[in-house]
Amino acid sequence: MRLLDFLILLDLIVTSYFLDHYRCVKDIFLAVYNYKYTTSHVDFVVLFFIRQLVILYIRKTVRQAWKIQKIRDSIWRYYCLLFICGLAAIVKLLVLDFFVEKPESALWSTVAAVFFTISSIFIVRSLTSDGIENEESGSFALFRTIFNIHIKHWNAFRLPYLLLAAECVCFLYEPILYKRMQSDMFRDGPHDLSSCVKWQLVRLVTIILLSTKEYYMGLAKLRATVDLRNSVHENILHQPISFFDQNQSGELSTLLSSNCGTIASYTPELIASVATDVFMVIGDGMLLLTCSWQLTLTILLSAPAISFVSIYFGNERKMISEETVASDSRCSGITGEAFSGARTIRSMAAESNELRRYNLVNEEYYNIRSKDVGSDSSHGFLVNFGWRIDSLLIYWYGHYLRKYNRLDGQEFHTFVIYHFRAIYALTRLIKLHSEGMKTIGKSNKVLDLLSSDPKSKLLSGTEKPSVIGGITIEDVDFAYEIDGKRILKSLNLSIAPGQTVALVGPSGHGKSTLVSLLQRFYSPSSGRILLGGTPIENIDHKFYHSKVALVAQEPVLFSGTIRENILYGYDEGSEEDMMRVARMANVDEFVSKMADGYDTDCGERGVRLSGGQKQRVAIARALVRNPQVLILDEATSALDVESEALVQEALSRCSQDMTVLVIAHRLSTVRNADKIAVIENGSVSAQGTHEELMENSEGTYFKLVTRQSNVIG
Ligand SMILES: Nc1ncnc2c1ncn2[C@@H]1O[C@H](COP(=O)(O)OP(=O)(O)OP(=O)(O)O)[C@@H](O)[C@H]1O
Repeated sequence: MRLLDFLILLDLIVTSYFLDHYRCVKDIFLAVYNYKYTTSHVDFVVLFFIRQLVILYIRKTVRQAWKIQKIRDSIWRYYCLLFICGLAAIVKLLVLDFFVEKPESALWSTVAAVFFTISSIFIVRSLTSDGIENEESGSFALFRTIFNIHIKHWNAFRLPYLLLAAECVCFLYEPILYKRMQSDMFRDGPHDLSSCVKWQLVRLVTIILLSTKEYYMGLAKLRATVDLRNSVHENILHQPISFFDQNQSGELSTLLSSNCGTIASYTPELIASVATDVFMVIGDGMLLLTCSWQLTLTILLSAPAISFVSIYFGNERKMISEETVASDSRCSGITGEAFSGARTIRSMAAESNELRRYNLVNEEYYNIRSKDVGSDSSHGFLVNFGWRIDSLLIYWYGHYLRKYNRLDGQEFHTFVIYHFRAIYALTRLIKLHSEGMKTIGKSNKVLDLLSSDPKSKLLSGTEKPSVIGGITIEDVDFAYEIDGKRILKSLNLSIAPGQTVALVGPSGHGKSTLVSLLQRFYSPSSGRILLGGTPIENIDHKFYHSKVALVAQEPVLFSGTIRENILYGYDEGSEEDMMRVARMANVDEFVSKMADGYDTDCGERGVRLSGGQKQRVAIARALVRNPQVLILDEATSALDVESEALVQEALSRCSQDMTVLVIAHRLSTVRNADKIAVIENGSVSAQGTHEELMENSEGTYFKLVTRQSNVIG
């Protein structure tokens, strides 16, 4: 607040200092008494009082907490009032220039009034912005992050920026040459052609620089986009699995395909635009000032209004842009789901259902985008309208200046030409804010992703224990982030090395969840899981997954050959390794009948293979790393009786030295397990061998076995 008092005092001193006509109070009273708008300086004092009253009023009002919101809601009124004060000072200067012979003091009074008006706007903003800063500093932080991303690609942008700098010099130089050429051409007597040639040569060089810059800038932007995509892709792949529970794959693909490009291109476009436009405005502004400083000032009458309009629309476009990204993602999510589930849709003749679902989100997309289109065209209209008013003022005022011989015809002509160039550059500069806010809206999610560091968490484990095999689960509690419902409750289980343990129990009671925890897809909310005595989160990520392999209920194969799928993620695997496990998992049995053998393409998600074939490839893929723990989550459920027998036989052959954890609904397949654990309501309700558990006729296991025997029988 001390700074604020200082500014008020400074405003008072400066305002009264420039009123050198009215040094004493008596003179001011006289001036008020004899007030005449065209000659009096008293208006500057009035403007001082208006801006200081606004500040004092807001300062007093914001002390009453309940009134702050009221002030914030009508803040634009105060901004407008202050803004009109600034404009009034400029108009006053132009009027005094017309009616008073030497208005030097008016010139300085105007400069002071404009300066203090702008300061007042910032003061009002800071007085009323408690609590709002977070959002604004959030936007600023995002701008900074976008800029930092750009800096990483500095090498690629060096050359285009160099060309840009040269182009800017031309922009500065060109109006000077134009002025020289013009005075040469309009002079009576012989004309010197050299100034005209120089002017055109500079224009030519500008065009060459511009095209070369565009080429190298385009390449650099592409490089930055591709690098950013790689980083975001890497970041997504390392996210915890709960992230994938909460984000649809289509949405994530949109982030990569569209938003990365927007972010990577924003800073270079901003720099290029600011540089060229600022230099153009400076170059043209200097020329305009030499033609007529009075007319140049009239540009300032519209520029602030247009800037206000742009700030308003910028904020609106940021919100719309965020909504657009969300809506776009919903569309991608639905199409992604529909395309990957095309078979299900066809089998249920649910095409119209899918169309309806998509139409709905697409319609929502239309509504959001139409707001954007509306906002864009209103913004464009208001900006152009502002400039047309400005042009009107220039012609009207220029006419008076000409009429009273205060402006040369040739100067007026030059002014009009360069005025167009200047407003073109100013319009682009003014639009930068709204474009920036739009980018921020689009970038939020990508930047959030980049600011997280999932990789270091995933790779935080470093241990590579020599003793593997046994698994101990101690008092494990777990809830999924998405709904926070406790799924596992104080679950305890120990599996000795080389043992085969089966998890059985009613559906939805947490068997697969436990497997997910063993796969480190999620971390327990409390409790520990140990592998050979080492907490699993301390074990090196790659090492852990080479020792603990999973064959899931619905295995996912990737597009590529069968060979590539078996050796997936195991770069050091050889042809022998591949053949060994292919034989173990009975993959060889069907591949040998295929024309392309192991080079047969599996198709996207393995669609070209049967369920049983896919399952056997998945088993081979799990075995290729020689794991010591094998987790089979309903691994043979999709197989026909013959394949199941083949796979079961293969599994029992290769799992002899392994610890095996198997989830099976068909209880007949786990009869011979060393231990059967019954999972009920998220904990182990009973455990033992088949025979031991069957002794308790009231137990869940007994009931499950009896029910299944009845169904089969
Ligand atoms: N990714 C997830 N996000 C939120 N909740 C989940 C998720 N996966 C499973 N659940 C919930 O956790 C509970 C246990 O599911 P889980 O798949 O572990 O049961 P299960 O015993 O393996 O069942 P089934 O034998 O039918 O496969 C269920 O209520 C399920 O709705």
